[in-house]
Amino acid sequence: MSEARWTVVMPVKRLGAAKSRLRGALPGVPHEELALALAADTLRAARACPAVAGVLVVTDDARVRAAADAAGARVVADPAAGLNAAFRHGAAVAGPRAAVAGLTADLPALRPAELAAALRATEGVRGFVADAPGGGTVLLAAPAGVPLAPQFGPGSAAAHAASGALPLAGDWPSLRRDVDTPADLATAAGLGLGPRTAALLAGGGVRYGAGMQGTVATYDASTRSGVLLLDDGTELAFPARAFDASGLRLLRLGQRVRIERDADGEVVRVTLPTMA
Ligand SMILES: Nc1nc2c(ncn2[C@@H]2O[C@H](COP(=O)(O)OP(=O)(O)OP(=O)(O)O)[C@@H](O)[C@H]2O)c(=O)[nH]1
Ligand SMILES: C=C(OP(=O)(O)O)C(=O)O
Repeated sequence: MSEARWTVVMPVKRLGAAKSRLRGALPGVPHEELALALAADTLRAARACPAVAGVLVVTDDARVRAAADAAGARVVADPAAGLNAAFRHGAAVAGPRAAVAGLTADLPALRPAELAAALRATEGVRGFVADAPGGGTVLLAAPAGVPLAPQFGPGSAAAHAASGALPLAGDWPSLRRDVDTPADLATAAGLGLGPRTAALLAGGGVRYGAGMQGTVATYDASTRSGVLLLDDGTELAFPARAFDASGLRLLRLGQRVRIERDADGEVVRVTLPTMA
């Protein structure tokens, strides 16, 4: 039997409402372009996965529909009753004979080989892959004849485990890297982004993360380096050259700063939010 036997169900929200925590992450890039790029790169990787027979995109967004058509995915309408209803609808359309893998559409670094490995690991049982922080879910897969029974939403990893799904323990960083915040986008960029998202980060001379802000957690004047605390609680070290590029003479603890990073997530410049 061919390995390509999974139907991936991928819900995508209307782009204007999707990925709200990322709004403004890339100055100069319309939010809908970023939301579309994340979904398009996830879709591309799923289509390229040798374990995947087809992708079913559940959406009401015209641009997502067009991108899915172009990528050779099937599109079905969103029942407009939330994420779990969208997954259930996709699974129902796939039919009782399909092995269904529900995948979130915010995995722009996804490597087809990692998705294939996770689907292999779930062989014969209903299983899920938690996101990198551990609380959320990026993939929920059920063999043919077993209901998907999605429980996505806050705390979904625990909910899926409690529902009897097997937590899959593989080392799949690109699969686990869902992008909810600007810091997630920087981490995904470090893993290597799909082409649509990478183009947005590189395009228009916009430096990745130019809109990101945080506060100074530590600063050592003798090395001109320190640690920044991002608004989502993540800590980020900055080297002397990022301080040197700021034009500032010193940084104070607790000072609010704007942070510019390159595509690898390295801090290249720290400035005051009021500076151009
Ligand atoms: N079709 C459909 N997709 C959804 C719905 N809610 C969430 N999604 C998709 O599910 C995936 C994971 O959801 P979240 O990470 O919460 O994304 P989000 O709701 O777009 O982002 P936030 O606004 O930042 O919470 C994303 O790819 C969304 O596009 C829904 O009601 N319908
Ligand atoms: C959608 C989910 O989480 P997040 O919004 O954190 O990606 C989830 O884990 O079900």
